[in-house]
Amino acid sequence: MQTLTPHVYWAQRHGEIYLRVELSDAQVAQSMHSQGHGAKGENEYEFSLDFLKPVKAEVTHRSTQRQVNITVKKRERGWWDRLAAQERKPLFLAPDFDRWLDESDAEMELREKEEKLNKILFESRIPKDPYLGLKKGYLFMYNLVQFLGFSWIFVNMTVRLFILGQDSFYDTFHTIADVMYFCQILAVIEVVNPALRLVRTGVLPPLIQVFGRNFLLFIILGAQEDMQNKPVVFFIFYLWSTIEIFRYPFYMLACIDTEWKLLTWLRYSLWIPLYPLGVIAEAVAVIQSIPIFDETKVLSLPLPRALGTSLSFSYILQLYLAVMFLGLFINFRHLYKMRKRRFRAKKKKAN
Ligand SMILES: CCCCCCCCCCCCC/C=C/C(=O)SCCNC(=O)CCNC(=O)[C@H](O)C(C)(C)COP(=O)(O)OP(=O)(O)OC[C@H]1O[C@@H](n2cnc3c(N)ncnc32)[C@H](O)[C@@H]1OP(=O)(O)O
Repeated sequence: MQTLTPHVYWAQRHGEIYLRVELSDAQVAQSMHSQGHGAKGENEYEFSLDFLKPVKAEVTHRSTQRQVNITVKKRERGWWDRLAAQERKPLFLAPDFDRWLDESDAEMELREKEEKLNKILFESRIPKDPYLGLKKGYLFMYNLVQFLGFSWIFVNMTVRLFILGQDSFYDTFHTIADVMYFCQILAVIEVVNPALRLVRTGVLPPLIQVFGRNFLLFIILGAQEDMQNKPVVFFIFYLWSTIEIFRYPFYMLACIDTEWKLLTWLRYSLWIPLYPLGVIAEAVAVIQSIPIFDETKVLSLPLPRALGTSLSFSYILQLYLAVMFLGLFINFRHLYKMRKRRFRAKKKKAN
């Protein structure tokens, strides 16, 4: 049997060299002298390489049906300009394009590996929360109830709109208010959840949202019957429920560590037109209520005689109008950040 030289393919990382020898069914001798099926059939194959820089003595090799994979560790970490000490590349040697990386890609690969390792180490150090299942179960139930409530509102209003047309605008409050009261009282929980660290978000955005909606629902609409049959109520309730029928199922899926891409996109995109529209509709309701509060004196503050009879609630409403747009700005910025964080995280996963 004659001794031949096999084709050898190589690639490197900062700490090691990979050699792939194209030999099928090879039996490798300790000295890297092997017998197997190469390009010229069953033979003995041998190659020797004078490496550019020193390497460690231990060499690992693994034979598969089609090739022999050899890993050699560099004595010092670093990037080599070439593999062999001699400037002219040996004829049997070629780059292994399946594993080939240039220096910056190899660094990136290394960094990713380190990041993964750090993450695993970090996660293994965090003690597992014994109440995690209970918390997720509670959040799931909360979101389910809200989803059902807002779905009922949305479907009811849509059906009434189809059947009654514009007439349905005028009695929205009387048909929907009870369920809306229920959902919005329950929504106070959304301020409590981040305060108790049950969800990973701040307290201020849900506080602004719950306060803003409940102020409108219970005070402007609830305390003034004349406001209740205005068409603006229809638009406010419809805008609120449109966003919520996507937001709550998104949270429900998050509770069971599931994601539905379309739903995620809707949850983090629909607010862009809906939030400003919602605040505009609410501002219209506040403006419409000002003369009514002036006239009825409901919620007006009694004043000492010297200052006049009472301070109309409409002054508070005028102040509130300005605060509303500040609230819109804070929440719009918050939602923009959340959207960016969500889609950046997804992009990273995809890469
Ligand atoms: C001091 C008081 C000041 C008062 C001032 C008042 C001014 C009022 C003016 C404003 C009036 C606004 C009134 C409202 C109008 C409308 O609603 S118009 C209709 C359109 N509306 C919207 O589009 C807004 C809908 N609401 C929201 O989007 C949110 O409620 C929020 C208020 C913006 C808060 O969002 P946030 O929870 O912070 O972000 P998310 O990305 O959704 O969640 C962050 C992480 O938390 C997890 N999570 C949150 N809630 C839950 C939950 N219930 N269940 C399970 N998990 C939850 C979520 O999954 C995220 O986790 P990660 O994925 O791990 O990040």
